[in-house]
Amino acid sequence: MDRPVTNALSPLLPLALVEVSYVAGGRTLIDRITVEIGPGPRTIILGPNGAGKSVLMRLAHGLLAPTGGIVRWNTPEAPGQPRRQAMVFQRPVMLRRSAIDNIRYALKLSHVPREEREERAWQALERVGLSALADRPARVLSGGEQQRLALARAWALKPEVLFLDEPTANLDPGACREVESIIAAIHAEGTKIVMTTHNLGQARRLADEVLFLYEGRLVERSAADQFFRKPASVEAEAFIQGELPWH
Ligand SMILES: Nc1ncnc2c1ncn2[C@@H]1O[C@H](COP(=O)(O)OP(=O)(O)OP(=O)(O)O)[C@@H](O)[C@H]1O
Repeated sequence: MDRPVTNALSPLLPLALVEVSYVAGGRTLIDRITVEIGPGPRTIILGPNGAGKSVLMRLAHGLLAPTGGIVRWNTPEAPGQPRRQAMVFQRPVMLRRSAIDNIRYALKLSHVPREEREERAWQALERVGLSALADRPARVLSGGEQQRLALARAWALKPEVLFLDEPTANLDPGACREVESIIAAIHAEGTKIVMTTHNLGQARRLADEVLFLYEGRLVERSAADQFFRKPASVEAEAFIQGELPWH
């Protein structure tokens, strides 16, 4: 079985956020969040629209720099080393190339040796059921196919941690289920999943633990069964009851 590329002596996780804030346009979008994210359980960042889920994930992945506090990985990414963290977005960003070339290119950028790239690219495409579309321009694929391709591209990198920002937000229920089963398979291979959603059904299906975000604050962190059975905060309780806007 393929294992994520992890140096056993210096794993990337845990990731620690210490008093992390993000202020933009005079608004505090993330408000002094302290949390440690370790390997293992699927962590779902849940909360209503505008709670700050995407901003928090971008801060964790390093796409945004916090305006306050610290984001600290157990081992920082080293230049020239294969990437051990990857991110998939709500709307996949595809290069103007074929499906398989999109994966090949990501492997090249991540310094995967040339002789390994072909096998890894084809294997990833196969796993998401897109082998037959390998030579089709990525940008003409359907929304669901593009998202599966984005997952294949991330999967091929064998990341230690995969961030997913509302990966099914624009998909119909069938495509949504396909993406969820791919995420489950990536997790089963040992990659840590950190995913945002505002979809309660999806959180119930995928979460092992929930970070509940509300107005930029981390209001609650609970095991998923506990969260859905008996949330600790009034905000989470209202969200679960459907009293907060979330669609
Ligand atoms: N760079 C920015 N500058 C100013 N405001 C921003 C910036 N990025 C995000 N915001 C605002 O911050 C708030 C949180 O945005 P974010 O995208 O993190 O929410 P979210 O919880 O992911 O919501 P959704 O479920 O709708 O995706 C929103 O009100 C958004 O408009």
